[in-house]
Amino acid sequence: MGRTSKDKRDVYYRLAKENGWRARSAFKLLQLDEQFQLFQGVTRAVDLCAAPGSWSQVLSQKIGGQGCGHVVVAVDLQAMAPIPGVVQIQGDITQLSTAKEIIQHFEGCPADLVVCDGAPDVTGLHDVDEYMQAQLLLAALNIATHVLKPGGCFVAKIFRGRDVTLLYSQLRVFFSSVLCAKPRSSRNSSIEAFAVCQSYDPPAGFTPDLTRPLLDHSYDPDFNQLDGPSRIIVPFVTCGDLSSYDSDRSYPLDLEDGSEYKYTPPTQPPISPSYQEACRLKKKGWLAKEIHPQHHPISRVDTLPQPLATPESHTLLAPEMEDN
Ligand SMILES: C[S@@+](CC[C@H](N)C(=O)[O-])C[C@H]1O[C@@H](n2cnc3c(N)ncnc32)[C@H](O)[C@@H]1O
Repeated sequence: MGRTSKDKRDVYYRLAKENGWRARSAFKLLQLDEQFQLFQGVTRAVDLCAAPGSWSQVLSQKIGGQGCGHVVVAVDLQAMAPIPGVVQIQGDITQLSTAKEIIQHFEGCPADLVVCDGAPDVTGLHDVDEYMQAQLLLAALNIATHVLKPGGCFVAKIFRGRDVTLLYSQLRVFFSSVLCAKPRSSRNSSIEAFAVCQSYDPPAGFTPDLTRPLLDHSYDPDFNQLDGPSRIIVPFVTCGDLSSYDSDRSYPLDLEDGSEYKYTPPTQPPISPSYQEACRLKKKGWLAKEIHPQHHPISRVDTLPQPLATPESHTLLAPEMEDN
């Protein structure tokens, strides 16, 4: 029995079950931490859009949410089963009352880290979904500006859609470093990534105000065409490949006859192969058909160049990648 890309029970699903995480998303935060050392020196954190709670579990374990002076505040629209050492608030992060309740916990003693894995209910209309996601991120950012200490860190799910540049530029107003990261446990098929914003450093004279939306650029459909300082291009990083929980990539599959088969997914091809690298990948079976030296160097295996428009041109195909 093969494994289809629709099968949600991938290696991270199984590992999450084995390790007692409430959701496979736990690995996204763990892999982001591995790359960016998010938890270093952190004792006070906010987990926005936290249900069912795997990120809160990670925070509680990694930063000792139960220790003296250590605080983890988790917020979601939905109720969550309790987690030791985690204060829970049930509410909508876009609502003033919820934001105020969160802020109360950090008055006089700000947070080191704010994370937000929030996702609105997807409508299937991409523009609407991206807009809703952006609004959630901005609500989270607004709360972060009230609770974060200078130098603090903000990590939020972001949809890499058409107007993502607008969000990056807004985040750069408040943070010295903004990167876009895609943990390996985030499905390849998903548009999601995570904005990792480090060194909170609001503009001089900035006063946080919950009643004002933070996005003060006018909504210009040509925003992505902007030049100069208005156009922010943030580095894109993948993470999680070297993690120990990642190294044994095999997992059991149930066969129709009731027996079990240990399946090891093929490793992903490296990024940025040149023509020679493409030849090597071809030998390994990663490229399905012939390759041609006249092709431009390949920048990413999953965004291969178009074939040449000549009769002898060859098509480069990436094999179906593992959806994990
Ligand atoms: C992908 S889940 C988060 C998973 C979580 N990080 C974990 O590891 O268990 C997204 C969550 O966002 C929450 N959410 C969406 N919009 C929200 C809002 N406006 N306020 C609070 N939570 C929201 C949903 O209720 C949902 O539980």
